[in-house]
Amino acid sequence: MSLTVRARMRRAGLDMHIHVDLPTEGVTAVFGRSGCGKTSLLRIIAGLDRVPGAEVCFDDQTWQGLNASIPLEKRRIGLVFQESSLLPHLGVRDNLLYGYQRTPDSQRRHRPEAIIDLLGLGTLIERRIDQLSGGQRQRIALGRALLASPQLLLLDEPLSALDSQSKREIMPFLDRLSGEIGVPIIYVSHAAAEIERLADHVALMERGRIESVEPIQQALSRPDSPLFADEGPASVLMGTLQASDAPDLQMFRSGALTLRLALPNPVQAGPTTVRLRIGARDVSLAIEPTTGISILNQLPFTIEAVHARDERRVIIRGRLVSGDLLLAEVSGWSARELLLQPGKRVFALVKAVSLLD
Ligand SMILES: Nc1ncnc2c1ncn2[C@@H]1O[C@H](COP(=O)(O)OP(=O)(O)OP(=O)(O)O)[C@@H](O)[C@H]1O
Repeated sequence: MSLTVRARMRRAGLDMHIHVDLPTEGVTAVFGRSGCGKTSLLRIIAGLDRVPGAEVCFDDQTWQGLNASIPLEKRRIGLVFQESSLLPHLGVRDNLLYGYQRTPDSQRRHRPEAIIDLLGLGTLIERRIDQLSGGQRQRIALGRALLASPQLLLLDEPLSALDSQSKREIMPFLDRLSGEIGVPIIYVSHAAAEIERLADHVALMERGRIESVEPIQQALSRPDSPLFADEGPASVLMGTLQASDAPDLQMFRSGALTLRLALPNPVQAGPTTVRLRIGARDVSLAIEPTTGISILNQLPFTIEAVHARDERRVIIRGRLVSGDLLLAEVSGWSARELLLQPGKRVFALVKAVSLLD
């Protein structure tokens, strides 16, 4: 399954040249600097902008071809923008049901109660639109889009107008969307934190072109990734949480890899996949396992690449026993002194992790 887009167009100061196959499983984030053409790409996919000669194919359906184009409503796309326009004269319930009631029975995939539950909207259902916070509005907008039973959801910076508290509140709901609803999502954002948390694949966009489409872990394995511009290089591991013998520790497992976590707030253990973020600055390297040290995790680590970040700092990419990639940031001096080079087996000392929840 994929979403193929081919389009060429000139806009003020931008030469858009798109030729891409985007995955249609899970969340595909489109990441790039302001003005690189992300919204323009979504509008082409949705059919809101008609570009002569463009092609848009979703699985076996041609949405736009050389001779034909089908309109937005027939594409069955759910759209949620930065500030979604709910209908102000309707209450929350009627806004939610707006698309549902216009969807033929045979195409309805979700029950309103299930979506209300999924997005935690139960207590808001009797409210007027002007009685909602920004985060609540975005949840209603997501619910309304889902209840129209889309085959593809396009989210254009849905969190960017929200404060950080509202972002934190809405994130778990977004996380559940693709997993529980099974609808593929194209997620435009220039916030690396959202992408680390939500994306399965990342499409990097630059100056009107898609430069790469990769699984999230691969996108994070390049030390010079544009995703790292704000927070510095980091790795994301995916695994499950388990209880440990020590009451104040939890175990994170990914294949043959186990990490001990001292989380500020314990999270329920279980089979649900969680994401663990490890900043490269929080990883040191040692030639041998070290005793008498407070660090909880010393992980066997095979160096794959060494990348000079600047004159003094070096990013080392290595592979863990689980096959996961991990980045470590060390001084250039240490890299020389310890002869850190591809193929060498060392130990990654992980000083801090955060659970992306
Ligand atoms: N309707 C339009 N007519 C002409 N030019 C436009 C139009 N919409 C956008 N542009 C221009 O096209 C370029 C790409 O805009 P677009 O909104 O797609 O970028 P973006 O990556 O989504 O940016 P941002 O992250 O700031 O939302 C910009 O230079 C913009 O000024």
